Amino acid sequence: MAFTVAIDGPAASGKGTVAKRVAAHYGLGHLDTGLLYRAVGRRMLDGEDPVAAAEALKPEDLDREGLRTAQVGEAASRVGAIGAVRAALLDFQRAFARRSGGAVLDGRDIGTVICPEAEAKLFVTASAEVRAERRFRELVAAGIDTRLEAVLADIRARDERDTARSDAPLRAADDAVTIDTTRLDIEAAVAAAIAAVEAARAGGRPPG
Ligand SMILES: Nc1ncnc2c1ncn2[C@@H]1O[C@H](COP(=O)(O)OP(=O)(O)O)[C@@H](O)[C@H]1O
Ligand SMILES: Nc1ccn([C@@H]2O[C@H](COP(=O)(O)OP(=O)(O)O)[C@@H](O)[C@H]2O)c(=O)n1
Repeated sequence: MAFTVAIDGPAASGKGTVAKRVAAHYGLGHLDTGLLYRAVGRRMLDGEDPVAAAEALKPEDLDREGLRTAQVGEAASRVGAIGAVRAALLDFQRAFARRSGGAVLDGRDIGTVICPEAEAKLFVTASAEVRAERRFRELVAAGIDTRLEAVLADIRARDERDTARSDAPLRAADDAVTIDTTRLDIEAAVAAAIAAVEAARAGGRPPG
């Protein structure tokens, strides 16, 4: 049966890892919506107007190298606060969510704005310190020279901008299940996510 799983949460909480594993478990497609904002942020850093860049965004832009850096993450957070950018990215995300067979999307506003009708909604979070350590290790493993304090400051700045913006702020949907991964390893977080999806499907409305 086709169903949509909406996964939101702050930076480096593990939502992408959980989303990928949930999608693989159910054989669903997965869209990391942060990549859309990162691709637009990248174009803004190249001097393009962010609204025009969002309107012209093509799927292959998501494969561009260098989208995972802190600089591009910061730019993504800035363009994500522009309502016209969010509006331009809406149709692509909704079309993906409606794919036959179902889909898993992760981001900041999936359960609240993009897919308010999703059958299952998760809010994946963790303390800022633990998130910074995870992101720091990830960046170092990717060969990026950085400091833990800088990564923590970046995460705090993005959390603040993402929760304070007026358009589609980061927050858990009222009907989302929160999974705090501060003390969960990846396997435990994925198991909690699948259990929450199973519970949502079992308690969901009958089709039709
Ligand atoms: N529960 C966890 N415990 C330890 N490390 C994790 C956990 N979840 C994710 N990670 C690691 O933390 C980093 C950020 O995870 P990611 O899924 O990309 O976060 P997000 O999509 O929320 O930014 C990755 O290197 C990932 O392997
Ligand atoms: N659905 C989404 C996804 C990302 N974003 C923005 O894009 C930035 C980068 O998102 P991301 O998910 O790639 O970031 P990480 O959580 O991987 O660090 C976020 O800080 C948000 O400002 C958004 O506004 N809405």
